Amino acid sequence: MDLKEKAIASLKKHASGDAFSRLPAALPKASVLIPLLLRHGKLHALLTVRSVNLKHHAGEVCFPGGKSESGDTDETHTALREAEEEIGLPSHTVQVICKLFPVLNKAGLLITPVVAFIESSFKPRPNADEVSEVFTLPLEFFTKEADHSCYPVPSVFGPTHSFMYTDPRTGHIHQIWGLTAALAVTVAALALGKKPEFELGFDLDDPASAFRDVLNRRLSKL
Ligand SMILES: Nc1ncnc2c1ncn2[C@@H]1O[C@H](COP(=O)(O)O)[C@@H](OP(=O)(O)O)[C@H]1O
Ligand SMILES: CC(=O)SCCNC(=O)CCNC(=O)[C@H](O)C(C)(C)COP(=O)(O)O
Ligand SMILES: [Mg+2]
Repeated sequence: MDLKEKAIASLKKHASGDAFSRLPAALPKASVLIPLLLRHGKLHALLTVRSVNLKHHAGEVCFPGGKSESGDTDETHTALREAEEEIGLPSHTVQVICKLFPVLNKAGLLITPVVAFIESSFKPRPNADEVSEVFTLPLEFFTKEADHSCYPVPSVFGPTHSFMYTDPRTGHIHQIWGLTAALAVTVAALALGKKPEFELGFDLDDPASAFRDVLNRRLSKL
């Protein structure tokens, strides 16, 4: 099997399917698209830098995505619609692999990660109202200790991972932390089938186990 096929097979083992598609409407929902691509024979991931003018998470690095809207048919639709709006990614060129287990953030939003392959030749057209920069980096970066640190305060997603990535193309240094880093380390470990050099803080065979308890507690309060 080649690199891409291996990654797809391994990610699909953790597909959440439609298990969370019929949760109460009272629970606000969002999706993120985790776009993977092949470049120079290696798996890469695409990330965005949020506009400094946004109300939430201004200037932070995150995956394309956003809140669910009433016209969205499911979580994947939300992720693809948002990616098209934010970086001009045409939905019909995207190969969706699977949805992963949804995570609850501090604000109570249920965020579904949707993993997909995009074309290596994709040229982002960032919507300046929401996105100030788009960059890609080797997925392997999220398994290495060199530019990684862990905040002493854990988040609802487990340990708070933080990475400093220097983009060789622009020289810009990007901090990737919190929810975005948690998703990136999870997808990197699963797609590459490789344990990170640092302590992950959760079981790679069952990455969702920690999130499941948090979600069940929240659901029991609705
Ligand atoms: N053209 C625009 N200019 C400024 N803000 C915009 C915008 N389009 C969307 N937004 C805001 O950007 C945030 C992210 O949107 P989305 O969920 O579609 O990704 C939302 O704000 P809030 O985070 O304050 O709700 C949304 O209101
Ligand atoms: C909660 C944290 O971990 S903050 C630390 C670093 N920042 C991040 O990881 C960004 C997390 N936020 C997001 O991905 C988005 O805001 C999201 C929750 C998907 C909602 O999308 P939107 O703001 O509407 O487009
Ligand atoms: Mg958004």
